[in-house]
Amino acid sequence: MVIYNIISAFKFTDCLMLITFAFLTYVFQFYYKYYTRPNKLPGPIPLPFIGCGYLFTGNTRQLLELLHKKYGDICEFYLAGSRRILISRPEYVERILAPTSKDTTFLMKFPYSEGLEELGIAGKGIIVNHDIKSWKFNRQFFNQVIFTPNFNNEAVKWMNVLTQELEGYWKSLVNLKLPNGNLQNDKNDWQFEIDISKWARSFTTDMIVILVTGERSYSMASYYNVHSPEKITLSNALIKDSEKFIERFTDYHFGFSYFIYFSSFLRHYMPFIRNKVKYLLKNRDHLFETLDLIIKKRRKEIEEMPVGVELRHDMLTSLIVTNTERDMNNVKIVRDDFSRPMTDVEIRVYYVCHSPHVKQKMIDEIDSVFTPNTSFHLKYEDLLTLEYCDAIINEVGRIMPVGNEIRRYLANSAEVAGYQWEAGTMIHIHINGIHSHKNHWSNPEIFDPDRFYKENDNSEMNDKARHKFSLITFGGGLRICPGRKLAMIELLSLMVAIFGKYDVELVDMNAPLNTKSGSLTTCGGLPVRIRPRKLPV
Ligand code: HEM
Repeated sequence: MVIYNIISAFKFTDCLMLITFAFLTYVFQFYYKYYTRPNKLPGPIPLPFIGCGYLFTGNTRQLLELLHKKYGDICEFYLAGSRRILISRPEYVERILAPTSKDTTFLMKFPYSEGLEELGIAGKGIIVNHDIKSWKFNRQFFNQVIFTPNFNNEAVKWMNVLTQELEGYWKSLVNLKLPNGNLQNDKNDWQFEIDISKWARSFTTDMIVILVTGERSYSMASYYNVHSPEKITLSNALIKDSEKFIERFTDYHFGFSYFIYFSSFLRHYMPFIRNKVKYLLKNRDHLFETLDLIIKKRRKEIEEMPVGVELRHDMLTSLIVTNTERDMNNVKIVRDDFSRPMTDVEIRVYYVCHSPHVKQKMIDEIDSVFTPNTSFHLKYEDLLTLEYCDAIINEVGRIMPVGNEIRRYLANSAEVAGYQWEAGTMIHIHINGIHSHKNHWSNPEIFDPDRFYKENDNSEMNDKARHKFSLITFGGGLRICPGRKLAMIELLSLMVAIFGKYDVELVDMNAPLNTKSGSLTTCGGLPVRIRPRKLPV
């Protein structure tokens, strides 16, 4: 009754005052905390509720570059309610990225979050797993599978199959465009414009799907169908619509920031965000359904296989065989971490096409290993001899890294960059800042693969001379990317398949590289003109 009397005595102006008072208290508390924080670092002043979100235009690479340029090698910013330390200098990450299995201080990437719980991946898989015990277990299985010679051979085998398939689609599309419709008559005299980034994306998707699940997806075929009036029909009971399947993975991957950056309240009640989150959860269910079906089917196949028959070498088969019934959840590493792998062949094409001498040196090396004018067969040992191509891959990874940052969430208090930080501090290692640091790279803005070329005697930047953490394309420490070897196989194979057989030039040499940058930086499209290489007879 008393409460009712108080409430009914409230006027509109009283409510307004109360809200204003609550708001001012919040703002006062917010800035009190901000101005009394330990280890004050330079950085933009945060605003209540949005932190430094006013600087974020949707491009992570740009935001991190801006902060580094304006506030230096170690600075701070506020996003999603947390203080974040941004580090852009190799010396400062030595402790963080040093591999050590005893100290778990720098092993976590993300804290537990109810958002990831809702997404169904908290404490699961590898990439965002906050539970170190479960991460270790999963990562060990992943390493066991991916670092075997069988897995490499399987990767190269599929690279051969898929590069041939890719060429088949290109030739078929050219054939459709030729006036006489017969490629045979114009064997070496055609040219063709394609968006290399779309083909490369479809290619790597088909490659990863087959290596991880042992099932064929037909992303390249679907993309071919978009351009060809004559459609290819493919019957695959599990992955019926490859384009959709890939779209689901992309949405699952990019959508996961909604579950880290927005609170439960915003996710469920804020217009716009609410609908997106609803879609993302539905999308996840569809995706997991397909993947669970694949897992179930493969288990059945293995159980029914006669003793003595050699098993396939895909990741899923290996995980099923090494796991007992009790550990079946670990097989779902495949399900939870599937969306991460992404190579960036098209970015390499862009840089190589802008550098004629690099292009020629690369082609000369490819020709010295794979006889030109033949339908050569890729072999793992041959790929390993391509040192200049390897240098190009490293240099593109330096100048335009796929990942923008490497995160670490301190499990214990620790000293980093000369400051003592409390447990729970969020560290962001700025990959591009480190890769372009003037103390470590001469003319960092210039694309120069010779930095990494072993035969280049003048290079002060070769593997031995440079700082151990001045190149962190694949991260470092115990959480270093386990897919790096596979990524190299893929990138080298594609460079050989494309530049070994075709003359490739950019349609618009003046256009800047079109990139999108979320948690990863990817190419938004790269039109190129290809024609068969004319080789001296
Ligand atoms: C050019 C290609 C690639 C690049 C640049 C790249 C880069 C990275 C980076 C920077 C990290 C974070 C490392 C850290 O926190 O220290 C990472 C983690 C990871 N990558 Fe890759 N990656 C690539 C390809 C792949 C491929 C092909 C696979 C799978 C076969 C893969 C699987 C993973 C996994 C599972 C993790 C999480 C590791 C963990 O948290 O323990 N990546 N990658």
